[in-house]
Amino acid sequence: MLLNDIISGNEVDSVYIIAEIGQNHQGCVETAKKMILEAKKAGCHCVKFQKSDLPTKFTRSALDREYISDHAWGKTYGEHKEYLEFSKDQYLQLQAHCKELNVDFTASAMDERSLQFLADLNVPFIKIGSGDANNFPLLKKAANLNLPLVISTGMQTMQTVERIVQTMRESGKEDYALMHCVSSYPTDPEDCSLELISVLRRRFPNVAIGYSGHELGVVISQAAVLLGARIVERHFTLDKNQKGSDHRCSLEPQELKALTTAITNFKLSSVPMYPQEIVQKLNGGEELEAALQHVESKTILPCELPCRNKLGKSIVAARNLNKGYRLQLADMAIKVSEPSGLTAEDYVDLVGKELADNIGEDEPILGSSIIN
Ligand SMILES: CC(=O)N[C@H](C=O)[C@@H](O)[C@H](O)[C@H](O)COP(=O)(O)O
Ligand SMILES: C=C(OP(=O)(O)O)C(=O)O
Repeated sequence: MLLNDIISGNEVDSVYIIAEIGQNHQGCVETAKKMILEAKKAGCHCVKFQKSDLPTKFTRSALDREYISDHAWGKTYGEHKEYLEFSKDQYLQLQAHCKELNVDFTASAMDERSLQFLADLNVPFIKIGSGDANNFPLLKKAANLNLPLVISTGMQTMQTVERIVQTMRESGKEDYALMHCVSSYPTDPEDCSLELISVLRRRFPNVAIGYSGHELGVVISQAAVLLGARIVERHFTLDKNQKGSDHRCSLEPQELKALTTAITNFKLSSVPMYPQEIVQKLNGGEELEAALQHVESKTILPCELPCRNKLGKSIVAARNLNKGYRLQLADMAIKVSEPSGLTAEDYVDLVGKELADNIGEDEPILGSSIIN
């Protein structure tokens, strides 16, 4: 099945399933190849990786900070990320492997250079992860490529989602999907806020809606499909007990197989089920009921703050800037910064603002850096 059929609405009763290998390959191409094979055997349509150009995605100080964690692959966060990043040659090997196995191959573009890297590889679609859902310059560049987009919405408010849709509309982009997502690893059932899938479907009836889940188990993702999600993405691992931040909330091969089989056996229609019907159909207990409880609106949840603090993007100086200078777009870059600065979505609003202090290249622009 093609993602395009889902996005264009030609396949309202099918679901496109993405195995997010992400960085669960432990920096090893052979492991990644094995994971691709297992994901294919489990019935997935696509395997996904994460592509970053480290100095473009992170500031120098974010890369140089010590990474003290049981999941660290290096002493600094930069060394850790470098260890997990694949080269172009490795990407080409993985792409060829996917072609042989007839499974789609793509990655999330975590910065502008990675976006171009993936476009040059001619992937079938580009994923924009939650960390970049408010990175409007990246979204605009992505919308101007001739490739479908899948945009996750974790760590964002409804207002930001509205702005994403407006940005796509202004760019004349129609072939894109929005993923409901909560960026907490693992996400507790009561934070899964599945009702937001229905909210997004009603608010944006012409946009395909999917679910990128980080909860434990497979029932909540099945419920997401019964609520109308037509793309499902789950982290995938060969063994949940391995070192690495994402393994615990990932699905092992037999769980992924159980999820794809259950989804394939659903008789789906364009009319989604009610939460109570879903609980009955899936024999769900308290956890499923918690995931389906009423949600007032899409907000940044407290459980998402650790991820937002670690991987949310800030506005930083693209070059050394002097006190008294008035900011132009080219003076600013959007990166993961340590410490963080003004949030990525303030980017355009800062044009013309006067600086209260000197700011060095790669340093964050703060509220206090600006004279109002
Ligand atoms: C928001 C976002 O990018 N989240 C990604 C996708 O879900 C994650 O896979 C992170 O890359 C991962 O959790 C980071 O872990 P560490 O910091 O140990 O490399
Ligand atoms: C961060 C990502 O995904 P999500 O926001 O859907 O978890 C990603 O795909 O890299």
